[in-house]
Amino acid sequence: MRGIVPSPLPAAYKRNGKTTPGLLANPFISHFISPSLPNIHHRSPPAISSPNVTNFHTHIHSGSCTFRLPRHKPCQPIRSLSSQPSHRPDFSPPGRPKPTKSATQTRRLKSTNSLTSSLSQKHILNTHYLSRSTKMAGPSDAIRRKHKVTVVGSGNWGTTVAKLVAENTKEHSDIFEEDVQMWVYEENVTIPSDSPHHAAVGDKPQKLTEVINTYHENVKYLPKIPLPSNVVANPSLVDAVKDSSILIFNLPHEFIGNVCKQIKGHILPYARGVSCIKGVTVTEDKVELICEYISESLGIYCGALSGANIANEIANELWCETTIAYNTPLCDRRGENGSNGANGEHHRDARGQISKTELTPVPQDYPPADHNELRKLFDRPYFTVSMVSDVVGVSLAGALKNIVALACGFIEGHGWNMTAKTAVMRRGMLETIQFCQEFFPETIQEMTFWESAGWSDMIVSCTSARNWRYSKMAVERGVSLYEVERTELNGQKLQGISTTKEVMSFLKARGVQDKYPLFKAVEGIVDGTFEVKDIPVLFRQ
Ligand SMILES: NC(=O)C1=CN([C@@H]2O[C@H](COP(=O)(O)OP(=O)(O)OC[C@H]3O[C@@H](n4cnc5c(N)ncnc54)[C@H](O)[C@@H]3O)[C@@H](O)[C@H]2O)C=CC1
Ligand SMILES: O=C(CO)COP(=O)(O)O
Repeated sequence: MRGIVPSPLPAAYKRNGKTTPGLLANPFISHFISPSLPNIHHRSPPAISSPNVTNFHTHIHSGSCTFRLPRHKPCQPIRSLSSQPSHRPDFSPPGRPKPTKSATQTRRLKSTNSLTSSLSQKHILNTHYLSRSTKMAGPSDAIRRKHKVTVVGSGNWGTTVAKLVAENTKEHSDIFEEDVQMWVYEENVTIPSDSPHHAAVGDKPQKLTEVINTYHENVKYLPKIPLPSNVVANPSLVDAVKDSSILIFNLPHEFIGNVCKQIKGHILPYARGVSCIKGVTVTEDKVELICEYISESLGIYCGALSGANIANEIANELWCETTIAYNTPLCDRRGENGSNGANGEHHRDARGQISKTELTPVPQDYPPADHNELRKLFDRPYFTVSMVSDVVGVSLAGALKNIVALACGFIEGHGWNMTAKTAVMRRGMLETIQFCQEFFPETIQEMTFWESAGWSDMIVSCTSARNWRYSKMAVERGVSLYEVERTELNGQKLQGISTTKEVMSFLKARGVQDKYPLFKAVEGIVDGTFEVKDIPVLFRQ
């Protein structure tokens, strides 16, 4: 992975007091931020209830690109958020799958001819998987083992996910071992003076793992949130992942390379991964999804979890949605008699190619590792999981929105307001879709941008997440993002800075950076070579 060199910025950060030209003339963006947003339910094929978008145009032009979007149909009224059928073909509903219903779904997907032909083809490809998954049996009598779960990482989001997963392993102790290992990058911490645990040890530095295991609280990265006692903090990475069949990767993306090097050869060959990391890796001139990188470097299958998820809100059990993209490997799909469902076929990777990784199937004496089980592991009353199979869309929407969030922070710090921010969000989403179509055309599914991992995450990240908050602060104070990260974030990381650098170095290597004016502007602002006030000019070009 390429290193990221911190750079000074902020000549460009100064406010200039000018007003913004009206960039927001497009009904597309105003729909997304309008009060009709909660009416968008997108688990069945394109479903938007707002009447003014029923006959939504199918082409959007931006610079040199044309984006195709599906013509939407009005949706059915929602019965229950958690009981909605997914439009995703790889979804196995709770309990034994019902072949008749799935066959209907298959026909419906095949006949969705209002979508673009490439989209239809992808759906048809996936209906193949759907008909396969209809053959799956329920839990086999021969299941004797349970999945052991490890969360690799213990920052703000890592600890929150460990909490919700540990609540579920306790609730589903027939499927999962109750204890959840959480790897902690060990450090000495001082318990804050307003903490009820402070009196016991005073200001004496303590090992973070010991504090977590004694007081069941991550006082540094998730203070004031009680953790279930079955979250076990472990300072040894190798020991934490030992014998775990489900690995949840959740740490700032710049550390994933080193983590994979350390655990390679120390994990179960049939372990399965879920990456909650928002970022990409760039090696030479190749851009890789984090879950792709994990899969290839460890020789396992890894999916991706991403959504409009602010860790502190979820830790406080305030409701939200998330999206998990998991394309259950063929070798893990179980036949009627519990047999391996691969039938000699090879798993395809995130780019639709036959996977270079020779996967070892999850043994039959484990519960399956598929959509059903993953939903049981992650879904909570306050955390609604939507299962999909588009690993590319979920991963890249989660990574690239951090660049857009920086832009929104710059804009607001500069003194512009919501109208300018929504213009930037619209541009950012178009560049995100363009990036996916340009570099991952085989598998990207445009409907993914209607999931929590798509527009919802874009909106929340540009209005209340850390990348937005601290880029705004940097402009207001006239200091660099690195300075703000160092002084204000108490060890937490802003993923947008490194993602901008990585994505731009990849685009430049291919000579296509001018097709991504917003991403380019953000890089220029971070480097101090471009001014916030010039963003509208760049867009006009
Ligand atoms: N915090 C949030 O609200 C959300 C974060 N995410 C994503 O989750 C991922 C993880 O983020 P957070 O848990 O918030 O992390 P964080 O921003 O709290 O990062 C700090 C973590 O990095 C660890 N760390 C520091 N140096 C390290 C090293 N050399 N090697 C390994 N680890 C090291 C620290 O121990 C700590 O656990 C990121 O990709 C982020 O974009 C996704 C959704 C929500
Ligand atoms: O991903 C997030 C919201 O969905 C959190 O983003 P930040 O890292 O900017 O806080």
